[in-house]
Amino acid sequence: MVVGVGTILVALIVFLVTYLLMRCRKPSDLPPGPTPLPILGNLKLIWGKSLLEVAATLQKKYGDIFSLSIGPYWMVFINRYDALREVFVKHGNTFSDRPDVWYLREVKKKKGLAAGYPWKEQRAFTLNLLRGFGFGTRSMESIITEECEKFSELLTETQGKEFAISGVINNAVSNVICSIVLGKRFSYHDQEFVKFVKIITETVVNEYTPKVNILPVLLHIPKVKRRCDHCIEQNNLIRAWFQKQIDEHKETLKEDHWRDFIDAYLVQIKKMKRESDTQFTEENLKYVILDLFSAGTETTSSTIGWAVLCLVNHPEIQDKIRTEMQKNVSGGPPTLSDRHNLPYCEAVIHEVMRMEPILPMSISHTASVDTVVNGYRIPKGSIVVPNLYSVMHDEKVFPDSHKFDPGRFLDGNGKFHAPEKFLPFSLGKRVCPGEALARNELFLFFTSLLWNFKILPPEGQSPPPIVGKLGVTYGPLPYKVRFVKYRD
Ligand code: HEM
Repeated sequence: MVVGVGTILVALIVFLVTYLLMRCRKPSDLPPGPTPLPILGNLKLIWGKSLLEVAATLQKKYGDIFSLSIGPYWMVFINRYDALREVFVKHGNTFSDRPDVWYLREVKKKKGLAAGYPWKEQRAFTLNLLRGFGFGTRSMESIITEECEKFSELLTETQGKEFAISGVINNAVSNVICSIVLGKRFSYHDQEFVKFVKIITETVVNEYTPKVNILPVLLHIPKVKRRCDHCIEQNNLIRAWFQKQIDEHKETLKEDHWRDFIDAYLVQIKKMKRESDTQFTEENLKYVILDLFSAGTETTSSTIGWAVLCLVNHPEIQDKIRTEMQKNVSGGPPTLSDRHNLPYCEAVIHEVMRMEPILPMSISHTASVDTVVNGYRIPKGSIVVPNLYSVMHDEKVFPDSHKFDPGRFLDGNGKFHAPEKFLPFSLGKRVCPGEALARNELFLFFTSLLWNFKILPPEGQSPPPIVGKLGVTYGPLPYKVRFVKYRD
């Protein structure tokens, strides 16, 4: 029997229409959410809008777990503390992997810590090693303190003139990771280093990454394709730079005396050489280091950027912090051992992280199998979004949540306390492995800045507005302030 072209066409059209109708008919057991349109799904709801606002509106309407159909994916948003705990702690085994999206597949090649599929062993090794290096201990403190001093010297050179700090904070924070990973820091005037930090930052905040991740079809637009190809090339450049550092380390490596993260990893590669399925390879080392730089630079430096912006808008809070330091710290700028004597400082740092969480939608997870949570099925392969912003702005936990009020982190006796439902570093098996380092950096940079300088708006101007932009991270828009020497 000969089947005519017309019949094939009709069959194709019927198939396509059925597929589109099925696609827009959401299975009834999925978490609730707005009805998807054929082809577009729920794209129109989020395109060009503030995802934070859209998520807040949908959460009010559909509850703490809701779903959207975006491109080829179901996106499931998990809001507020109880739902986050249920998904990422109680069902932690099935919700700890990362989704199969463009950036992790094409740029990160599914290697390293954040993107890697055999992530558990890389993560366990890294955490152990960094703890051993002194995550949160004195030797780590001396690395950060040295960087704070260099940073203060740089700010002193500005002689109280208006200054955009975002680039230099990135360099300072990145230098802390350099000391841990490469065993050395770089001058802020070293052009190769400055270029390297710039590339890392640009790669992290590439505006198209989140869009292409959920809508790979955008790669057919030449401008988007060019930008994404550029992102891949930049990553190749960074890895080539890492290879140079690794080769230098190999020449001087002493197996019983490792100097930094690279040394320790190289020794582990040797140890594991005989295991046929070892993931400890030089290739993976480059991706792990890249993760430490990209996850450990922009996050911490933008949080410091937010802190400076909040403080220039609240001179009365700056005064209160200085009064507290004057009363409780002697000698030089505070050290980590002064922390418990500076509850107000701690409260301000926490309020900055709560008001302006740098990863408000955390990093997406996926469901490794179909899993039922609170009576809803979350399908295997869906993009699961931990909405940390909904936790930090939960009116039941943080009343009047859009008001900057450090007092909410102090008890009746003026002692610092952070509620369990405060989650800037997320929770569960993928909780930020750099939390201890980040907390120490924030405390030391923050107190050193306020110990040495008054932060003022540009001469004759009002303070810059507290506004940010959400890309992969949520950082403040570029702004200028003056750092006027407070003491010599
Ligand atoms: C204020 C600073 C920081 C904040 C708010 C922050 C927050 C986060 C969050 C929310 C995640 C996602 C967790 C999840 O997937 O559930 C994450 C992941 C990660 N962070 Fe941080 N982070 C900060 C600083 C750092 C630093 C300094 C380092 C580095 C050494 C670091 C290394 C990482 C890595 C490697 C991951 C991926 C972990 C994985 O996939 O298993 N972070 N961070």
